[in-house]
Amino acid sequence: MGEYKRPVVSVVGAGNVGEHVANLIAIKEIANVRMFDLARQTEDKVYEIVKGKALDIKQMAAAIGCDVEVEGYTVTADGEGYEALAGSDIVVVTAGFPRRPGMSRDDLLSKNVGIIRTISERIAQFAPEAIVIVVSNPVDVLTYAAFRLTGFPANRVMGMAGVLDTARFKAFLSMELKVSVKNINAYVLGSHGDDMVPLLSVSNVGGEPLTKLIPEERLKEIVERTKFGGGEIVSLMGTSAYHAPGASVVEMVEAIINDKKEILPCSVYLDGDVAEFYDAEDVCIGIPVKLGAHGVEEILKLDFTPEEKDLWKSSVNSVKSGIERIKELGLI
Ligand SMILES: NC(=O)c1ccc[n+]([C@@H]2O[C@H](COP(=O)([O-])OP(=O)(O)OC[C@H]3O[C@@H](n4cnc5c(N)ncnc54)[C@H](O)[C@@H]3O)[C@@H](O)[C@H]2O)c1
Ligand SMILES: O=C(O)C[C@H](O)C(=O)O
Repeated sequence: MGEYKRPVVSVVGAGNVGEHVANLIAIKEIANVRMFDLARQTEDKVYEIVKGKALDIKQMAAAIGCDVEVEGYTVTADGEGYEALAGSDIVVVTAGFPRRPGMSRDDLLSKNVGIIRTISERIAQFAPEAIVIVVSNPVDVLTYAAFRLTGFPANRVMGMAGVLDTARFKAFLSMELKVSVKNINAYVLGSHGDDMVPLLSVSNVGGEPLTKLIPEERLKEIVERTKFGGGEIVSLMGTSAYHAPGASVVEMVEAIINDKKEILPCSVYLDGDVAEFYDAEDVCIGIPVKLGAHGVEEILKLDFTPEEKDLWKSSVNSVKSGIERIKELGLI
């Protein structure tokens, strides 16, 4: 019997989001999965939870007839145990603290940037050819940190947020209009925070502009609910969302592994003429990109309305101030 030659997706941080990513990849048979997380120490025992979760997902896959390998690896906070990243096609980073009610995503920055730093170093060491998808918050700033700390080219480092924010917008629009989400074309761009930019000028349902279908005041309410979609769930659950975030990551993973050339909004480093076009130098921020086997294969250049331009500018500035904070702290 030989080895299976399947793509490999590693998931670092097998908490709520990470385990949903692993689970969906297994159910869809997209790739073999390797999961990495810390051990949990109680008074009298050390639990290697990640190994248990990996076994459970492997057995779930067997129950529904899916062929996939799923392995769990216990790592330490100072970066031991990452050798099995070797050979990964994609590394998804979901390690770090989620917010609790009353917190903003930016409140997580100082705690999570140290975690991203260690993981980025290990990715560069053991999986130098991998494509990295950052999920941990604040995602745009941490994607920038991973981009700088891995030293990978910009096409191989991206953050997940726009797919999730757009899914939330589509969900609320379909609830409002009683129409299939498949008929809704919409984008939510910019930073993954209060300054995100729902792009109403190009959003439509079956070709009809949203602005014609929904009265202005009501559309504003839906946009506001989308912007605070993450916070709505945090206040209901006491921790942040994971089903929709997990599925949004897997949409990106699938586009890359299957070389789909799919256009999805992702947080990416804007360089050269694209940075100039969007007036956004030296940041990672959400913009529609073409995802394929090489990662980010193209960044679209969209024309914004003057109103969208203002929103975009605030979005860029809020990511920039996060980047300044970690630079001042000497963390990147
Ligand atoms: N970008 C997005 O749209 C989006 C969506 C949802 C969640 N998030 C973010 O993703 C992160 C994870 O969220 P969650 O709900 O899965 O949290 P969680 O607490 O359930 O899981 C986080 C996991 O990371 C692990 N971890 C912590 N430090 C680590 C380290 N040094 N090395 C390896 N593993 C480590 C923890 O043990 C835990 O299992 C949070 O920062 C959250 O804000 C982002
Ligand atoms: O809201 C959060 O803190 C998690 C995530 O960014 C989300 O939007 O669900």
